[in-house]
Amino acid sequence: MTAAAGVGRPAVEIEGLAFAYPDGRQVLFGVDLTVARGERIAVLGPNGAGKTTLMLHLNGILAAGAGTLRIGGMTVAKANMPEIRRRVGLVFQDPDDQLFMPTVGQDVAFGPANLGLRGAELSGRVAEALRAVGLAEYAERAPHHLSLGERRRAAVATVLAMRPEVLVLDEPSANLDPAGRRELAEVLQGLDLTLIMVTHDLPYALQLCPRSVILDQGMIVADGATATLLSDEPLMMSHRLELPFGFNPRHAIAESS
Ligand SMILES: Nc1ncnc2c1ncn2[C@@H]1O[C@H](COP(=O)(O)OP(=O)(O)OP(=O)(O)O)[C@@H](O)[C@H]1O
Repeated sequence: MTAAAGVGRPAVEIEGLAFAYPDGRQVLFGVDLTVARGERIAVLGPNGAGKTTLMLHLNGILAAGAGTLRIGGMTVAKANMPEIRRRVGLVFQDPDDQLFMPTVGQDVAFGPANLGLRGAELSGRVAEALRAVGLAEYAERAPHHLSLGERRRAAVATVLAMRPEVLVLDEPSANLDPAGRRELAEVLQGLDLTLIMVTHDLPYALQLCPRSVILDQGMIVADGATATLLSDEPLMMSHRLELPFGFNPRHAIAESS
């Protein structure tokens, strides 16, 4: 399928995805999930549910044992991998997995330079991505001199520089202090793309994602409005999901609107 033929298709279509690791451990058992363009969705679930494993399929780092994945109508398959990797930007929990050059600017330039961009086009791409994450002045800084919050935003910039259609974040708020958490939320809220976020931070899911799914034991067991899912105590308890003490999702929604 050509890129043009994918116009109007959902951002992500997953059908019957099953996967076992090489040691034989079956982790995903027939996952179906459709994400519309521009949608923001949180993937919730207990430790070991298969959330990261599912995310790693979206840009072909892991290959499905059974089932299909399509990004903007394009099948995630070896033949399409360069375009799939451009369309789907993955931000790992540990920013140091994505920052390995002497300066932040070189890290952000790495992906687009691999696409063949040079000169003003490349520096424009880097400046645009750094601006989007609030790090416009950081191009010459060494990544290891940045705070965790700044490094995580720099990691987001390395992905945004590829102008992806789908941004996938694994535990974006993990270990951030309240200010870093808020600054990252502001960045993510300002982005005009499809966003899929794996998180144990339920208030963050509520703040950023109108829709959530719960993945447990390799299956999607609930799919709906984040506020509705988080307010369903029996559902939450049965999947080891706990809200912070005193946090009321209905009140949080009312206060933010
Ligand atoms: N490379 C691997 N080889 C074998 N098993 C693996 C591998 N990576 C993960 N697993 C197993 O797959 C299962 C799902 O792991 P995964 O990291 O996808 O879960 P998760 O929902 O993201 O968990 P968490 O919330 O703890 O990050 C776990 O039981 C894990 O031990």
